Amino acid sequence: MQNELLNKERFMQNVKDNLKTLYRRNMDEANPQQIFQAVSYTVKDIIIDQWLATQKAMDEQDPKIVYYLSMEFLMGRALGNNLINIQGYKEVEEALKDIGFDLNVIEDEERDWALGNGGLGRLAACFLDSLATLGYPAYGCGIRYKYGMFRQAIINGYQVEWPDNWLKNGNPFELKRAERAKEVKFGGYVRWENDEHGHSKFIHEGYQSVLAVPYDVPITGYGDYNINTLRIWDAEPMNIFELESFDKGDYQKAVQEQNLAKNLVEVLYPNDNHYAGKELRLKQQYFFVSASIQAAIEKYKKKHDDIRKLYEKAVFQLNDTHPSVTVAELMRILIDEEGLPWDEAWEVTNKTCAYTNHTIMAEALEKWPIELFSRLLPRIYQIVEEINRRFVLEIQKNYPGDSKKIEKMAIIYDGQVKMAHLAIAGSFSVNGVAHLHTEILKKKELKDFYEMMPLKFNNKTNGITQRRFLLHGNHLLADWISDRIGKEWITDLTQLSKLKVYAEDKKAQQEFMNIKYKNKERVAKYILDHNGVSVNPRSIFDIQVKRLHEYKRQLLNILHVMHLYNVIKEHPEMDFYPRTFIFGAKAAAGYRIAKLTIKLINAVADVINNDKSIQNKIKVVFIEDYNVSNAELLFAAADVSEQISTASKEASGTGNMKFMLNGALTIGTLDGANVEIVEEVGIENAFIFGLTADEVIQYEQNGGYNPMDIFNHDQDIRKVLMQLINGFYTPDEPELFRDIYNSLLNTHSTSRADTYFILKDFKEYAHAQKRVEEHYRNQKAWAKSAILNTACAGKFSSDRTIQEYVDDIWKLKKVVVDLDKK
Ligand SMILES: Cc1ncc(COP(=O)(O)O)c(C=O)c1O
Repeated sequence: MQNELLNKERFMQNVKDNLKTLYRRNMDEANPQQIFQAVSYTVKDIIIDQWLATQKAMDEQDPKIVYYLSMEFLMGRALGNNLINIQGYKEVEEALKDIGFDLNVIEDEERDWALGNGGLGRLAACFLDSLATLGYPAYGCGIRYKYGMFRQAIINGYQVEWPDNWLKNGNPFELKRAERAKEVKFGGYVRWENDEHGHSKFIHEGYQSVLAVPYDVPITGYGDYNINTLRIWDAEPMNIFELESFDKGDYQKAVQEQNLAKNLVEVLYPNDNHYAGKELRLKQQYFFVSASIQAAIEKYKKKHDDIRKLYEKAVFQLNDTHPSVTVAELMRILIDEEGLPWDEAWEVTNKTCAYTNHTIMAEALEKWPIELFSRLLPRIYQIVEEINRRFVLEIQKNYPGDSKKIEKMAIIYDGQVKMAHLAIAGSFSVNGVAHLHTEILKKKELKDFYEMMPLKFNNKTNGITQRRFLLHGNHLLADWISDRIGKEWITDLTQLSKLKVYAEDKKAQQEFMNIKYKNKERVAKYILDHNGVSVNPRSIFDIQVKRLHEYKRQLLNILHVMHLYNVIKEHPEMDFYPRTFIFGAKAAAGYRIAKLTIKLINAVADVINNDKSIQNKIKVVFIEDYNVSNAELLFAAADVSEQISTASKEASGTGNMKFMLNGALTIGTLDGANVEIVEEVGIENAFIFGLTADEVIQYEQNGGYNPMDIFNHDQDIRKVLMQLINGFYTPDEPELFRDIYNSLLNTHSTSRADTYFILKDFKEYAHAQKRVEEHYRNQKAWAKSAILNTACAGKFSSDRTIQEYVDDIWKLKKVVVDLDKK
């Protein structure tokens, strides 16, 4: 134990004291939730000292700070992760065991902090972990949604959304910082008047205000750790006390402001890779951006007079376009409040903002109608107009007479404000999130911007934290690795390459497969408890867990399962290695075809799991409410990782890396970071199939392909497709899956058929799955590949990603914390 407060007796004494103060209970009277709270407060007490020390060191060393601005932080649970990072997990586990409590059960009392949709939000969480571990000064800036990502229930095979009241029992780790509250203004109008020097001054009037109130959460790094801060903003009304005393007009305004504050942070929009264009969403964006930028500038000004040098002490990283209004908000503060002339303000802004692009999916691009944008943010809109005017002049200078360029690149065009264009124009760095993705940005999606300003563009392949997704999620494998190569991998994942020598070692292979087996047993129990389905841990665990999206092609997976079922029914004598197909996915609440796909998976599961004649050769399981916590269990238990997106569509993926780290073999397309995974582990240790990104792009440019050719010529596919519309899986509702059938063959619609090339890739996918089976039958060959997957995952640590951001974009220095100075 590193920290004296982690001394077993002392720790438990503090837990007991906390139980008394919080609940007036003794240990033997407390329930697991109360123990969870008391343990968490005890851990927070330990962390607080280091947190103070880190803040103090930051104050003294006055380093440059990265502000990671993100609408989403998909943190998962805090207690277990904090214990891991302060290196007290095993000690606390033992201490609790001594008094009859299981730490796993206590951990289960914590609700996930699901302030995000999927990959993008989880990336932000991994980055915070790495920043703290590496000792770089950082703030995560986001929103304290009252309701996070919805809880998914499966009722009669359908997804039902339940509110995620994650704060119901309170959050033991957060600190309200009322003294740091900031005013954020919406609506109204702008006029200007001349000041005493004859300069025009903008006056914003008739607006509604809310008070942004920050809650700070400690982010523990691993080991001799720094503690950084995640600052999430809550909204409160400005004038809460004075309702009665207002005259009629003001009363109305006060009520409106109360409602605004209440609605603003009520709920996270549950769309992944899809822009819904809701006014409240733009309000949320401006709300947390304005509060965060105000706070950053306030911090800077405490120590520095010259606002023109802000970029020496602050960098704002925009996690996708969601916070790109930062560019205009910073300009507003620099011009209207700090009095800088436009050119100087623009230079500061351009040296302080950096933008990460996360997708090329057209439906994810944020574009706001001018009417909405200017009504909600009148002064910000004026500034965006001027940024646009000057940017268009620059385009004209570079491409005289080429109006097409303006059409494609302007920030305001066709009645819309294009947020990606604003982010690119206002940032000094634009990065993609995997090599292939960045290349597609440069060659296709953002080609014009790249050609005009090539130096801005760079790649930062995503990463994941090994602390949560191996050390915490897979204790058995973590211990096995540490026994062989020491513990350095925990903070230097490239050390895993030392495991390569064990790939052909019989004993190591057996141990590795035994660990996998135990993790599969753990998931089998989870499935029995949650789904009431019994699965065989000796079967191949083939897992696809991620958001449900057509481009991610869960449909390809389930159509293939339907095909396998047909084959087994037709050839009962056939030798087939038992397989458990596990799915987990939330669909956006309004995404009809995605929700129907969930129903299809469950309908297929119902039929197959209850067909005794196939002797359990296939089981299909849909994990309800896929989230970070059950993800940790699933990654540890996977034999096969399904990464089968239509090539070119998945920017990076991070689930793919988590599976690899835990020794699963990838079946996948050459998309996103899969390309780099295969580069690291070798194509012989993965199962790659399907169209390449170039081929997909070619087809798209030529108007697609004709899936009817495949339907007409391929009997297996035809049979599966007919089962979608002949009631094979839902005899009471034979037409239920007609829309899925139509999306593939498009017999009634004018849009392109099989947009995601599912039928085009089907045969190759089926063939790759055969190769999976053959490989698995040779347990030694499989074990070798599995060990190599873990051994070659070193590149995919978010520690590496963060170091690259630091070296190439942020230029930060580490903060050295002296713990005696707290
Ligand atoms: C809960 C959750 N959702 C979504 C994702 C992203 O998955 P993918 O990269 O496969 O889209 C992850 C990644 O770990 C996750 O834990």
